[in-house]
Amino acid sequence: MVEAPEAVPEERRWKLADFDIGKPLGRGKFGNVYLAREKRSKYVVALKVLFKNQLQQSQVEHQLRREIEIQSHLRHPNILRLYGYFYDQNRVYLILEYAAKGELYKELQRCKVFSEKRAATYIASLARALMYCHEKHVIHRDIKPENLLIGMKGELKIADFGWSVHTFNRRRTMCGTLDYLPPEMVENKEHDASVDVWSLGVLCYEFLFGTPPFEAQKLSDTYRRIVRVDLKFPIKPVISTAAKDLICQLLCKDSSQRLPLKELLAHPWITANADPSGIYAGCGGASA
Ligand SMILES: Nc1ncnc2c1ncn2[C@@H]1O[C@H](COP(=O)(O)OP(=O)(O)OP(=O)(O)O)[C@@H](O)[C@H]1O
Repeated sequence: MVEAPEAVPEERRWKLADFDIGKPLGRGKFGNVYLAREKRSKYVVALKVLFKNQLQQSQVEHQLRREIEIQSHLRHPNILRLYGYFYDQNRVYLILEYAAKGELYKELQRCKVFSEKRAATYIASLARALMYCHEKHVIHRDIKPENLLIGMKGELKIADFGWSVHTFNRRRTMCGTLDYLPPEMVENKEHDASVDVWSLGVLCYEFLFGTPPFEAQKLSDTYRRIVRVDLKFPIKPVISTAAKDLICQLLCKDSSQRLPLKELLAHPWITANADPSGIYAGCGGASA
């Protein structure tokens, strides 16, 4: 359906008039996202509208270019497709896959915690998507609930590649929200694809206990807790030993000791709990 603009001849480049615009889906830092339908194919997409002056003011144009370059080349059921982009004088438009069930962040807020089955299904989907990214030498570096969307069938979709890098570009700059960053990134050291493995550990903990493991009132305390890997498991909710074992194997200070994603998929907690379809069907219902 929607082809990447650079693959399309000039006269067929996308423009706003190619789309019927529907309801707003949400508001972002640099603009709004709308439900939209490509007129010819009737294909439903999410159209993200970004204001150029806001992008310039925040000096994030290069970051957006990188996001477009990386995301448009990735094809995986658990990675939100970026079909293409176009722009006019004041705005940049991203043509995105529509994630019908919205933000994972909101689901987690609604449910407080996820069941072990649901958490394991999501973690396995993310591990598969990240394995795919890492094979293509892409590190996401910003895996957190706010950057995850849920598709029509309840499948998880990684969105927002704004902080991702090609490994040959890797830099030591610190980025992202502190809570999900590994020790080597908060300490501004060299890092590699294993930073994404760490954030899966943080996410798994948050899915099961409702808060990220190193959360603290003050930023400096979160920093200290991450660097020391000050990991504590609350007594409630009661979580299986296997889940805690997996979290401990992901949240290792020494990045070379973190469980490889392939081995994560074979971990007893994952094999016992994750739905092989990668779909958590209960989404939207009363239970977690
Ligand atoms: N592809 C999509 N399908 C469905 N809803 C979406 C989609 N993309 C965004 N949304 C909704 O629109 C909201 C705003 O998205 P957007 O990515 O602009 O915000 P953001 O999280 O602040 O990102 P950024 O940090 O890039 O500004 C999201 O929180 C989500 O509810």
